[in-house]
Amino acid sequence: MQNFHPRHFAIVPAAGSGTRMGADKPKQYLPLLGRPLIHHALATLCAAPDIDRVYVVLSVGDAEWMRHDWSALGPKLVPLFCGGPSRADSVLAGLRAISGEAAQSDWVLVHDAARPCLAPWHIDKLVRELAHDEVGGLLAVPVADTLKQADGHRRVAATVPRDRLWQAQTPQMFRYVMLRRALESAHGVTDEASAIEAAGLHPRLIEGDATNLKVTFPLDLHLAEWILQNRER
Ligand SMILES: Nc1ccn([C@@H]2O[C@H](COP(=O)(O)OP(=O)(O)OP(=O)(O)O)[C@@H](O)[C@H]2O)c(=O)n1
Ligand SMILES: C[C@](O)(CO)[C@H](O)COP(=O)(O)O
Repeated sequence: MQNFHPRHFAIVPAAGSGTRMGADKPKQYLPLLGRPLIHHALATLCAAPDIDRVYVVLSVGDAEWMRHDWSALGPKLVPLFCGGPSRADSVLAGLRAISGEAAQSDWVLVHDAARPCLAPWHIDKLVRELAHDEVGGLLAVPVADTLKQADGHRRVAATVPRDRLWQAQTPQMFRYVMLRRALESAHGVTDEASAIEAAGLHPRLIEGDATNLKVTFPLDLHLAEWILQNRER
């Protein structure tokens, strides 16, 4: 029976170690405008009227989460201490953990904890534009720079034509059963869309914007701070 009112569940992978950040703690807990970095995306997702639950996937041994008070984010937020060795493992563990809650045709939006500048309009656009899509899709931005492919000596081997090249972001939004089956079958994928592609399907690209950056390196933290401080509300 078709589900005419599917629910929307957010899964936030937050079990990484932040190696490239080189900080003394996992980057999702680094301070950003007076709160842990992870707070910002969680607050946006919990405040989104379309989102029914926000599951944050933490590492099994995460001892930092309990040091913070998340009550202001409301009852939607559910921590899951089931992160895995890779981002895909963490997402799949989160999907498995919510199997009793999610119907097969419910939507799952996977969003990196490391993308703190997620805006309400990013979520609204993704949910609205994919509402009747057979596959699902992801926020992404068209590549703006000319891309060079390096040889083994860090010299230019080729210029990569950038027409039709996009940079993937998150949230990535797929139906629960499709995403779980795709991740259970895929190996070594970097994002949810790659698993869906490996299943022979073609996710839809929903144009986002550069403010939804992933905090990966130290400079990104300063960029994120500027974006959040200067964003039109
Ligand atoms: N085993 C993992 C690895 C990553 N992530 C999450 O996936 C998101 C994007 O990954 P990335 O930016 O690569 O974070 P890290 O893996 O922590 O960074 P690094 O690769 O520099 O170690 C982050 O929110 C991270 O916490 C996760 O839940 N489980
Ligand atoms: C999912 C993602 O954010 C899309 O760009 C990206 O693939 C995450 O990669 P990472 O190496 O786990 O940061």
